[in-house]
Amino acid sequence: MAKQVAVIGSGVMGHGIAQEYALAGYTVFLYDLQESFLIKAKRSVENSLSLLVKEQVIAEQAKKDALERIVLTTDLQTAVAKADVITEAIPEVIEMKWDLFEKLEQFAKEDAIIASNTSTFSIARLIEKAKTPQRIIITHFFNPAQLVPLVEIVRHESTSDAVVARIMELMAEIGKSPVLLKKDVPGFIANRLQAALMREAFSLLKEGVADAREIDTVMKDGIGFRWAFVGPIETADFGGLDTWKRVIDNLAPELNASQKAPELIDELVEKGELGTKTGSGIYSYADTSVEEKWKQRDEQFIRLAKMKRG
Ligand SMILES: NC(=O)c1ccc[n+]([C@@H]2O[C@H](COP(=O)([O-])OP(=O)(O)OC[C@H]3O[C@@H](n4cnc5c(N)ncnc54)[C@H](O)[C@@H]3O)[C@@H](O)[C@H]2O)c1
Repeated sequence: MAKQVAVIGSGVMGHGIAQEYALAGYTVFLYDLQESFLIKAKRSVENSLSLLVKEQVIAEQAKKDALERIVLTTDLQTAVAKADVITEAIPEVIEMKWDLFEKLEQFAKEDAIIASNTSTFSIARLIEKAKTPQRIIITHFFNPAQLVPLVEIVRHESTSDAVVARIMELMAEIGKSPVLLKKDVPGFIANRLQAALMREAFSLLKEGVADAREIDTVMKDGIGFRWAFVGPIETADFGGLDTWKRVIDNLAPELNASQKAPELIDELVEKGELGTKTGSGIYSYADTSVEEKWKQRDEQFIRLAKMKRG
């Protein structure tokens, strides 16, 4: 099994993916366009590992070892030369991804796997210009990649079965929960489910049924409380399919069916109020720093992960 990997792009997702590989014992070459981005990424990894030590998920030594296994470089050839698996987490711009794949096919070992963390492009689109499509696959991590177990795996018919099997094995080995899709559909599974739910949440907000805080409470203390352990399809079985037939038949005509983003999101984006990263969005984050907010969120995720594992 591969012991050297490369992660291309060290932003929101890349640094978390690098952390997961490093913690699992892999040497990770982390590449970005500028040294300053890489330094910031490594600091984020260090902070995240410190949190895992504080929450007694890993030992101090494991943190030290993982940090030592992450090698920073702004030279793409150096980054991928010996890597068995290369994960790209560069911006969601198709021309950028194509351009990168062309270079990876040129610089990487012949049998290296090229994995994309794309959240919206189909595998068919990603490999449109590839010369070696058999080794390209999607491994879609979730933010924060170092804490959320799920990785959606999307293959193309030209992706080799051996590559799929190796990636499934690798994801499990680094402690992830990989789910292989049978079809290449936009948004894969998780973002489709999430978008359907958000559409209704924003519609309820717009209709004045409840405030944002109440809607979020319904999710966190009700549906979400169950969903960490019981999925929506299991929920239907637990509740009784006869009951759920009536519920869905009665409710479906009432649900929002808009084909675009909620107006409130459009308006806030227009005003530059993008959420935690700008200090205000639907809520205001003026009283807490973004870093503190993210840290609180990560602490909660770590505790949930511990509980799920236990
Ligand atoms: N942010 C999320 O919640 C999330 C979740 C799942 C998947 N994704 C996907 O992951 C990918 C990365 O998203 P992100 O949020 O980490 O983006 P980001 O903007 O935080 O990070 C991208 C990084 O790639 C670097 N980069 C830019 N061009 C590059 C190039 N040509 N070669 C190498 N590096 C380059 C940038 O300097 C930056 O550090 C995207 O495909 C995105 O759709 C994002």
